[in-house]
Amino acid sequence: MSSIILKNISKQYYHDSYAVRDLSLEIKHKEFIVLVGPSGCGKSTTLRMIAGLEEITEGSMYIDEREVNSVEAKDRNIAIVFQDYALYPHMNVYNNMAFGLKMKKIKRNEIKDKIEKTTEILDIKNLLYRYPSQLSGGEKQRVALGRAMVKEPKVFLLDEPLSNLDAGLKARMRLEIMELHKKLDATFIYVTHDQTEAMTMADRIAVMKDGLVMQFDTPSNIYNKPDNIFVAKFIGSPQMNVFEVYVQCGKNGVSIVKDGEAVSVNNADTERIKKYSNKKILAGVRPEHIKIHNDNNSAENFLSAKLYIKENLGHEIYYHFNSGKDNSDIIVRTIPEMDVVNNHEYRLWINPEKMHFFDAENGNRI
Ligand SMILES: Nc1ncnc2c1ncn2[C@@H]1O[C@H](COP(=O)(O)OP(=O)(O)OP(=O)(O)O)[C@@H](O)[C@H]1O
Repeated sequence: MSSIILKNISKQYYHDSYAVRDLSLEIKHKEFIVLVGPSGCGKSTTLRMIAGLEEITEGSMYIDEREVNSVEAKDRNIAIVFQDYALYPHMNVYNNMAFGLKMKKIKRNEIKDKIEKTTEILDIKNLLYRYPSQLSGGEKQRVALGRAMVKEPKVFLLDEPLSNLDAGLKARMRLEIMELHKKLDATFIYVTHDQTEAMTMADRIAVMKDGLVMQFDTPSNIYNKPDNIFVAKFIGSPQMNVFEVYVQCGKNGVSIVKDGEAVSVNNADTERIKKYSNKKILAGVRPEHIKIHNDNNSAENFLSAKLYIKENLGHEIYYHFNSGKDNSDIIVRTIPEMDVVNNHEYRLWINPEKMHFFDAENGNRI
């Protein structure tokens, strides 16, 4: 078993600032957890505290219900894979993988067996007698994973392990790490600032900002029910469109009004936004939940907007519109389906079931 509990963990490198603040996470045995967030938000610090490489300033950490605050890194049964692989340059692949086991005084034959089994899983048997300088980025990454695997740890910590690889290799290694997680009886905690990695690999994602966890949830809930405006905008590419709107409650139901144009609200959040009647809130809608129309007569749930640029990705197009007095940006993501011309006015249909609402003061989901 390898459950991990972080209870109100904080880390201060300096007295006047927090790298991590009051962080609490309960991670189950064999879960694949991704910590994601912008640069400097405290992801690596959190990982290093779990590994025992960084002292905890406040709070408690438990691995399998045992408090480990003062347990040394080498006694935690955790392996860490770093972004730069950290292979020993003067040792060949075999010795890189054997080094930690030799330190633990494991018998030669046993080391040989473990390395054989691991290199087979990772398909790197042919590389055993090469030195790190003779390996490609992807091969180095596999060796670094192998070096972690031979230790048979209960917990794998991976700190941006794919960030030095090109796009194609990244996609392949992503699948390999997911396969590896399926095969091994270990908990994985993976740090990245790449939301695609977070969304595709995680059982649960912790989105971080300024040392705080903004939401800890499944990829589906993070995308479809973001807890706050930060998570709403951080996850999703292109990012969610967010507008300042007024709430209008009348005989015909609830609407939000942007620059005089009303969009009726018809989803599970309708009741909750009623208490913001005549007040300003933030309304969010993902680019795939807006449709472009040529029809000028349509009134319900439409905003007027002028197209100013399109980005053609082949299988889909991102259309960038200006709308309203403040020329606010609206991005629409769609498959190529109609001829849409720059500098023309269009009507954009907002799917009333797919809108998100946030408090304008604190950014929390309403
Ligand atoms: N050894 C250190 N001494 C002092 N401050 C540190 C140290 N390591 C990290 N920090 C600070 O702590 C904060 C969190 O850093 P951390 O490396 O955990 O962020 P991160 O989310 O992993 O960033 P990145 O994605 O850029 O690697 C940052 O403000 C950073 O400058």
